[in-house]
Amino acid sequence: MSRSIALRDVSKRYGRGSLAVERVSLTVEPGEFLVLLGPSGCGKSTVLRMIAGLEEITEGALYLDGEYANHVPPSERDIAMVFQSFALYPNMTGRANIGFPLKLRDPRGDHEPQVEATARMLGIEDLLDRFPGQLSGGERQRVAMGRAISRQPSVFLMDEPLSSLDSKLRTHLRAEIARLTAELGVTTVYVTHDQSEAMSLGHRVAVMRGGVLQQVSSPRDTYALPANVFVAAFIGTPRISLLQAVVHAPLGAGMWIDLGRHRLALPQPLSPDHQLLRIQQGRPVIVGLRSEAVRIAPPSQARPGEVAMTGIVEHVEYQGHEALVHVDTGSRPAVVADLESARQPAARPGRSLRRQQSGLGRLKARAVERLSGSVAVLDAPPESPQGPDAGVASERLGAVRSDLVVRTGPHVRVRVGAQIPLLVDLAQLYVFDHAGQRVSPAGDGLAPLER
Ligand SMILES: Nc1ncnc2c1ncn2[C@@H]1O[C@H](COP(=O)(O)OP(=O)(O)OP(=O)(O)O)[C@@H](O)[C@H]1O
Repeated sequence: MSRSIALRDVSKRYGRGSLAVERVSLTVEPGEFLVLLGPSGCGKSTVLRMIAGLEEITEGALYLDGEYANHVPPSERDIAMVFQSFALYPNMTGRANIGFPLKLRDPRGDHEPQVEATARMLGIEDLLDRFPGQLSGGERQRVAMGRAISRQPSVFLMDEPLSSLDSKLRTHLRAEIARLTAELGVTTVYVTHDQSEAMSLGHRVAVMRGGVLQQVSSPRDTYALPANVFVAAFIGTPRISLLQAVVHAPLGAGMWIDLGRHRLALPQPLSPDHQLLRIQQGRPVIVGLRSEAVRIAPPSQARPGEVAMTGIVEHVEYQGHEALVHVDTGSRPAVVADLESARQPAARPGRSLRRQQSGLGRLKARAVERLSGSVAVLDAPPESPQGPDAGVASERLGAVRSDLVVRTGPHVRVRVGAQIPLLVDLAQLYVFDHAGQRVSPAGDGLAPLER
């Protein structure tokens, strides 16, 4: 049996601190695999712990199978949790560890068949008589999973269960988790800060930032139709290039997007998505270009809908099957707060960026944050920063000068420092308003995908 989980305007405040989770509303259908994704500190684990009953809900309501459950004790929720640290009893064999929850429930029963069946499902029959100290990390995590599923809970909550494993094992166990949960049909909520894990596992992905839910959608829609710049930048490798721009749409003179050094003239007649940009006329916007939206080719090879620009090659990343060319097109990158903490788990969200900004920049950021509600878009630090924050900012600028990443085949040869011709596919252009919300594409153009 699997069950539905519903959160209605759920908030959590620890002590007198600020809200760790703010008015989250979310429904997980029976048998669904939902991934909570976001940078470190965004409140994912807190949401999970509130569902488990390990953390009190400050405001709002939790429903399990439609029943109000805020005050149901954890032991009566029929929920199993798997954590990042494999909490196995060190003095018990794998067999005893897996059988432990069964024994708790029914001390006199014969649980051997259930333990064996669980072990078979996980392919760990040969590990049953070993102690945790005699197991590798991946094997320990499998046994921990066995312990969670042996008593056949109706809900699985997994908190970064694979994050301490090496990447090969992670990919392998990821596939096993997908197979296992599908087989068991158990409602699963899975927490991770790894977007590729989220995209490959989830039926739906719920992206969080600073305690606030940003978007809940299928992995495909999360990538193709991000609700705002934060989601756009958090999902996808390499990260989407975000550039500050201005839309120009003078009467009777077409429409173009001014990127500073380059102009992207939008093809006439305007597509329905590009028509949406008219309202942004004269306003600062953010243009998003994923690495597959741009190719290295001269203007003479432009296909309909492609416009030419140029850039200086800053850096080339060879990945074996492809290469990522980092280019400086002379545009101004837009910086999105809170993203970096995904890569520096110890940092408080947004802190590193805020530290990089001084005086006017900080005031501007705050103003934008107020305007934007949940999404703040900040200017990149100035070219020659002054004052106490200068070191941090210039270090960062030194590290990343490119404003665009282009995906190419592995055999394309480009020289660092060379100027290269680029073609931008305007059908793959994202435009976000000054507050970071997506304006174009509108979002109803995705062809259905058979699953
Ligand atoms: N017991 C606690 N007391 C006070 N503050 C807490 C407590 N637990 C979490 N927090 C704070 O609540 C916020 C959300 O934390 P939470 O652990 O839910 O985030 P997370 O997204 O799961 O992060 P991570 O991926 O690093 O585990 C953070 O700012 C954190 O410092």
